[in-house]
Amino acid sequence: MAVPLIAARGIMKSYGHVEALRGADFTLRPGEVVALIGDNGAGKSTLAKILSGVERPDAGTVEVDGEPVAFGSAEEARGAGIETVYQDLALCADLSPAANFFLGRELLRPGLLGLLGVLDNAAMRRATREACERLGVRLASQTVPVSALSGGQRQGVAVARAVTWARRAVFMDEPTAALGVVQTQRVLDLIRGVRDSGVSVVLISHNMQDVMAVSDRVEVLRLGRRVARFETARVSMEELVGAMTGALEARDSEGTE
Ligand SMILES: Nc1ncnc2c1ncn2[C@@H]1O[C@H](COP(=O)(O)OP(=O)(O)OP(=O)(O)O)[C@@H](O)[C@H]1O
Repeated sequence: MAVPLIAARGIMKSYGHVEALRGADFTLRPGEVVALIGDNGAGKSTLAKILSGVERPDAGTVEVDGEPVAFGSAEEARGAGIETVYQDLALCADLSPAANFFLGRELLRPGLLGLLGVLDNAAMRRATREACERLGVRLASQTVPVSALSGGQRQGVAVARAVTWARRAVFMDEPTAALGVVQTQRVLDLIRGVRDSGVSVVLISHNMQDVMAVSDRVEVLRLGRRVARFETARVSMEELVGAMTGALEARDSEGTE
């Protein structure tokens, strides 16, 4: 079998007395959409944060392309081509959509005397507008701060930013939570498009319809551990819910690793 893009084993993470992850495993292969599901508090966001460099595990190993990694920051994970859309979006409220989109990657154009160093605001605004419009998100003004946008527009900016920059994998934590029906469909189409371009997607979602519609595989977390893995084409929504709640015996479509 091909070397996984990301393989996490035995991940532990506590916050004070709360054991968020208690030996969690996770696998992501090149070019697939994996839904990471589980009840509230199962540890999904914590695992995504660890795999995208935002948090550090207390114990366990993470490999990318079969090589051990220990991301010290989200920037390091981005350097490895891994982007994230966080549940709390992590946009800078005071900055414009374009400034958020290009944060840390600003486009420059030649300034006076041909020196490089002037922000190319027009190009950044154009690129941001185009990326958002591909998602069906229209921004009336490119100069207002992100705090003035609607929840759906903010989500659109965050999703567009992540998929634009991701080279290997993109983690999406509830990317459709603030979206209406039409925008949700566009995000699901976008996820398929990202996968078809060869970039893997991890979709964290409580919406089982979205999970069934767009994922290739499902990994289920419960109480900080992976308790089941399924191929989406071979599982029912009832089985997924059973695995999340513990009503169903632990099941692993791939056996133990
Ligand atoms: N920064 C933190 N400080 C303290 N406890 C935390 C922190 N982050 C997460 N936790 C706790 O860790 C556990 C797992 O949380 P996590 O957000 O990873 O779960 P989740 O599966 O993403 O849940 P949800 O579906 O509700 O978003 C929860 O009990 C949560 O309260």
